[in-house]
Amino acid sequence: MRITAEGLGWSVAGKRVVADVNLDVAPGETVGLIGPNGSGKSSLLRCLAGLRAPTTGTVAYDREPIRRWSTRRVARHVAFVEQATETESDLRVADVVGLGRTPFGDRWRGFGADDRAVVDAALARLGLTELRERPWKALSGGERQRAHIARALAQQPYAILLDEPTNHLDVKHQLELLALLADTDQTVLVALHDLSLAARHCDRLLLMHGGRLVADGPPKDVLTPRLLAEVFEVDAETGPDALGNLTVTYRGVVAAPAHPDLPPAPTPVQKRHGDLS
Ligand SMILES: Nc1ncnc2c1ncn2[C@@H]1O[C@H](COP(=O)(O)OP(=O)(O)OP(=O)(O)O)[C@@H](O)[C@H]1O
Repeated sequence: MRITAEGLGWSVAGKRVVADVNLDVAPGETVGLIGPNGSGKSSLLRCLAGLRAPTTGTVAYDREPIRRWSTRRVARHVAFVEQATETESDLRVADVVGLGRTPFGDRWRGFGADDRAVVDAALARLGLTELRERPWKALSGGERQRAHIARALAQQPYAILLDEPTNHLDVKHQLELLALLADTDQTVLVALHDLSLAARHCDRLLLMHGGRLVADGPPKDVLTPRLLAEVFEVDAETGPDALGNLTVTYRGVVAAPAHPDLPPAPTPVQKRHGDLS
C-alpha cells in the first residue's frame, strides 16, 4: 500500500509541530524516519496513522484521502506501534496480541480459529510462543515491545508504522526486528534513533528537523557529515564498516547551529564602564 502526505501540517497550542510535509512511501518499501528529539517524528507518524487530524494537508492510502475514514477502516489498512504503549490489564500475552484482530471482529462472529492461527503466527514471528500464556504484567520491557509488534502483525495490515520499536530491545532482537521489517512485503515507515541500523536496514531515509522534512533519499545521501552536523549537531563520519555496511562514527558534538526558522540570537549587550544598571 502506498502512503502519501501532501502539505501535511499539525499544530497544537499555537505551535507548528509538523509543517508542510510531502512524502510518498511506495508499496513494500522500508523507510526510516530519523531526526533529533522533538523534531516531530511521533507527531508525523500519528497523523499518518489517522490518530491525529492534520491541521493542513492530506494523508492518503493508495491515493485515497483518509480524512473521512472510520478508525476501523484505517486499522484494517495500517498498524501503528507507538513508542510507549501502556496495556494495563490482567491479560495474557496471547490476548494482547489478539487485540490486533479487533478491527476484523463483529458481534456476530467471535474470536475464531482463523484469528487464533494469525495470532500464533505473529507470536512465533517475534519469538514469543513460549511466553504466550504469561501474564502481560510479568513481561520485561523488551518482551512487551516485541508483543506490541506481534499485535501489529496480527492486524495483517498493508502498512506498519513504528515509533522507536527498538528502544527496549537487546542487540539480537534489534537485528531480528529490523531484518523482519526489511523483508516483509508490507509498507514500513519506522522512526529510529540508531542511524547505523537505519542505514543498514532501510531502503530510504526521511530526515526531520524542526517539524519539516529536510532530506529524503538513500541512506548514503541523507547521512552526510554536513546534515549530521546541521541537524543532529554531531561531528560524524559515514562510511563502510568492516562488513561493508554504511555506518556512522561520531567524533563528538558540535556547537548548536541556528535553526533557519528561529530568529537570530540577540547579540549580547556589553555593559559599559560607568553604566548604572
Ligand atoms: N500534544 C502536544 N502538546 C504540546 N506539544 C506537543 C504535543 N505533542 C508534541 N508536542 C511537541 O512537539 C514537538 C515534537 O514532538 P514529537 O514527539 O513529535 O517529536 P519526536 O521527533 O518524536 O521526538 P523524540 O525523538 O524525542 O521521540 C516536541 O517539542 C513536543 O514537545
